[in-house]
Amino acid sequence: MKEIGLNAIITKYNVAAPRYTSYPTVPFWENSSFNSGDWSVQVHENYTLSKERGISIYIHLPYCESLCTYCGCNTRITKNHQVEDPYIQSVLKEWEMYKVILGSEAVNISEIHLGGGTPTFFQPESLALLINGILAGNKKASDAVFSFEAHPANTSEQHLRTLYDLGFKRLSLGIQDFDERVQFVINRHQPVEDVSRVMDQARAIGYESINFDLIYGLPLQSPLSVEMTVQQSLLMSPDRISFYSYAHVPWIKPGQRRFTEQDLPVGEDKLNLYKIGKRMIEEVGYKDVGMDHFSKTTDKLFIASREKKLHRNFMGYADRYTPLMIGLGVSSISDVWTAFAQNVKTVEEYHTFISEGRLPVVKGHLLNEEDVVIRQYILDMMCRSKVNLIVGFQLNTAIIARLQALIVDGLVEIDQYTVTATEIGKSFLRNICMAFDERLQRSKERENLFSQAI
Ligand SMILES: C=Cc1c2[nH]c(c1C)Cc1[nH]c(c(CCC(=O)O)c1C)Cc1[nH]c(c(C)c1CCC(=O)O)Cc1[nH]c(c(C)c1C=C)C2
Ligand SMILES: C[C@H]1O[C@@H](n2cnc3c(N)ncnc32)[C@H](O)[C@@H]1O
Ligand code: MET
Ligand code: SF4
Repeated sequence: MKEIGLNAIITKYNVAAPRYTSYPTVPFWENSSFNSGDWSVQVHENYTLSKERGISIYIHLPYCESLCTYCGCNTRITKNHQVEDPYIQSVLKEWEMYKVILGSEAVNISEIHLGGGTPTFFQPESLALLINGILAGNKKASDAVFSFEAHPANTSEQHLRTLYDLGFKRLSLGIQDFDERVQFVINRHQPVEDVSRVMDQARAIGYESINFDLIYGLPLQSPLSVEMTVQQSLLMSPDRISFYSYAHVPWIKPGQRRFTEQDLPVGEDKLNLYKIGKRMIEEVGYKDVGMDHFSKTTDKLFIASREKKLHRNFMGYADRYTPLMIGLGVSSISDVWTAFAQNVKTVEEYHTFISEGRLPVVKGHLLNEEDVVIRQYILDMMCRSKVNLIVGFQLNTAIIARLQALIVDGLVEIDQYTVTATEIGKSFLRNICMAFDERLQRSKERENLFSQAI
């Protein structure tokens, strides 16, 4: 940090940068050399090698009753609940196709995560049908973790009970912001009382880990409004807090054009909102476990972080590594470590593929040897702020040159065996990972793919 001051660092590094939920990141996958036949082989082979460790299942449930204008997720907005049953039938058929690929034995299921969209858009009975269908004929691992995302506005006590009885012990509530003016521009009307009701019910039922999603950088947010949101959240004492940087990508999400860009806090102002929230969250005892994520010391996410077992996948940080992740439903991503695949993005295409008995994967990437090493490095940097260099794998000179520039700016330290983020560097993990990201660096196309790093 001798060369330039912190403000200059912020300006310099506030460039478009991936969130590194995968490597290679989705825009740099080689889709042209991918097909669903190769994918099936990859799934089968990797499953054969790791089946005793169990598989993770991610199920994308895209429906929401109304659109929050900031939303970056794959959604379908409707108030028509007739869509529930056909969607669940298609997901179960997709799972049957995977079961054929995995083999005839019962599958050991170690994780199920319901994401969205809004899983609680679905009636409790529909969710029970879905989960019972997934589990039928398979084994639930003794230490299985089932979790779901819930919208406080439509999460009933019946949802919480039904899912708990099906084995769900964790949930994540979309909070985002409690300020009325902000809620108005993001089209999300959500009184604190709604959230506190869901919290009380979930605790009474016995949920072990409850996460709050908050966002900084939303339109009209101010230091005061963020302080208020964080304060009200802390009063409800969630076990984890995800404090996300708002990703502004209106070219992908036209809903984000519905508010005035001038109302967005950017650069130093945005970082200041983060600092305010972080300070308040840490003051009451939560620990920073990785980019955007805070955890009570009693929560398994913190324990995984302390034991250096943190993992990162498409949903963010996780407290365990599962070698095989099967994503079901629209836009879901599957990951078998040496290959990724993503499903079609619209509900219509999805139903068409499924009704024709075809796996709905249309994009994907088979990792080469270099990809696998860089993937491990980026994962280590994102999860442990430190990379253990693999002996015998020569970092190419371009990566070294980019790391040198980060040393000069005080973001990393390097020795023969390790690359370590400095305290300041920990706020710029996305930028540090970009130094390793050969596929991004080799490409000319970079703007209009990712949101800004800050
Ligand atoms: C709730 C579920 C999910 C969220 N994101 C994903 C899921 C399943 C999956 C996902 N997220 C991103 C990608 C692109 C690949 C990558 O960069 O590794 C995928 C497949 C990154 C991403 N996430 C958001 C945006 C706008 C982008 C692309 C651009 C960028 O990297 O900035 C928005 C967003 N979605 C989710 C979160 C938590 C989030 C922002 C914090 C949820
Ligand atoms: C799953 C979680 O993803 C977060 N989320 C959704 N869209 C965005 C975005 N554009 N930027 C940052 N976070 C977002 C919300 O906090 C939601 O609860
Ligand atoms: N849709 C829910 C909410 O907004 C869950 C998080 S966003 C995928 O509250
Ligand atoms: S934030 Fe949640 S409820 Fe809002 S549109 Fe996105 S997925 Fe739907």
